[in-house]
Amino acid sequence: MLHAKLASIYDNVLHRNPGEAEFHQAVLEVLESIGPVLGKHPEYAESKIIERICEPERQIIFRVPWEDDRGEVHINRGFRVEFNSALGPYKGGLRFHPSVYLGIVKFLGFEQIFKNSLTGLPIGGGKGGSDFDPKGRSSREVMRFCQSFMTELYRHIGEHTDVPAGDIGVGQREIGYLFGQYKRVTNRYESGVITGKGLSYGGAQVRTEATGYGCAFFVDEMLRARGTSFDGRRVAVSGSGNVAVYTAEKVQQLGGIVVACSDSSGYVLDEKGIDLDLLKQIKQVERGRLDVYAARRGTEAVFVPGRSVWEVSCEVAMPSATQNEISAADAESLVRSGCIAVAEGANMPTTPGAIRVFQDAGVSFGPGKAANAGGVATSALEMQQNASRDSWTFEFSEQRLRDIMADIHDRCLLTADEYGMPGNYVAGANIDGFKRVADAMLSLGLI
Ligand SMILES: NC(=O)C1=CN([C@@H]2O[C@H](COP(=O)(O)OP(=O)(O)OC[C@H]3O[C@@H](n4cnc5c(N)ncnc54)[C@H](O)[C@@H]3O)[C@@H](O)[C@H]2O)C=CC1
Ligand SMILES: O=C(O)CCC(=O)C(=O)O
Repeated sequence: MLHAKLASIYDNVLHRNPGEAEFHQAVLEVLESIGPVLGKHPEYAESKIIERICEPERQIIFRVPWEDDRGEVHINRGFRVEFNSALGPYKGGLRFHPSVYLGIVKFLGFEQIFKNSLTGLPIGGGKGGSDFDPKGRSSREVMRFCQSFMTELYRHIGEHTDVPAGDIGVGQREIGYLFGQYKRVTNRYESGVITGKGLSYGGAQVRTEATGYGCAFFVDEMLRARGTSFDGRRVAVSGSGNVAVYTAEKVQQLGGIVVACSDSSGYVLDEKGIDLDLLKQIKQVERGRLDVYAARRGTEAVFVPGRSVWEVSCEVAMPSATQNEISAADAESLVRSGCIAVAEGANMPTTPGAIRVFQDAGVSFGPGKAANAGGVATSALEMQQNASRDSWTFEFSEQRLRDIMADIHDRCLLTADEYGMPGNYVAGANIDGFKRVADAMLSLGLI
């Protein structure tokens, strides 16, 4: 039930942003948490902080023309939503996927404001991308697309303005092409303009692994808070991209057994634990599908086409693919199978109904803006290293990540306690993330 003032703000968001279902969902989740904050802080309502936070500072939409290997011309649409810069330059990834439209970019940019705030680092919130589908495209086609995309985007970004990174469909290969084109059109070697770079040209140790490792560290803390650990526990991960692979790697290092992962064609069940070298070879080197994993692994693994990985019984579920991938029915089945912890490696993978099922069943539920904040936090560390022309070791960077994740975990719990909702990580993350941004906005005047 929304506080009356928040209900009217939400109605206005629906009215002003028609047809953007994912953005509406992300806004509602935050508004549902922050009611108690308004009672303690009337100054936020007086200055219309919430109305301002729900309105992006700037939205850029542009044409991206490019030519495929056969000489055919294609036109895609590019987006960058610069949502909030109260805490620092806009910061957030670029997503290349055919489902991308303004509502997806706005939901991701909105989430990013609070996530980035939770890291405690000086980064505002933004997100971008395109409806370009990289699947089946050659590297030369991807390069031409990235060059065309950056030929427009470059005028809107900068190390003190807006700093993109990767997301679905944008990994180190794409970041290289994007940075190369930025450097070419601006004639500036401005390393801090984009993060997720390769180590040979200004990238940071652990950025590739950071979102997945960070999510595993977050679950480690959630399990510790329940008086238990990963040791010997069955874990299911969705996806098999950047976040999923490094989630699985760190979970296995922490003693869990990752028995399943997926892609958009189905899932693999491997009771002995996913063979990460084989998975990386197929997904990162060959860019192939998961059925190849089962075929090469032999009798140890089965590939289940066209089904959801959430039918696999597990004690820990780590959704790491895409938004709204866990339905309420999936959540009920996970709870029946003995699931005690869920952490969102992906952004908003759990539907509102599924979150209620988990919370009602006493499952520890870590929302994405807390659990997957390790990626953007390590991007902010990459910016620090670029600014000081320094590079840190893997061990030091991983320890920084671990400390940041433990701190986010503890602040979520402390804030949830303070506002009378013990154990509610969703409320803790939303309130803590919101308050830091709101306080900065109050200090900066009416901007
Ligand atoms: N890369 C990063 O640093 C961060 C990523 N995230 C989020 O993590 C999620 C995954 O991103 P990445 O691993 O970077 O992308 P990726 O492109 O490396 O991997 C995406 C994976 O999700 C799967 N997938 C995509 N759509 C799907 C669908 N409709 N059904 C089933 N599987 C599907 C793909 O097959 C692939 O395995 C996204 O929600 C992203 O926003 C969150 C924080 C940081
Ligand atoms: O590293 C970054 O700047 C962005 C990561 C991201 O897109 C996310 O946290 O969803």
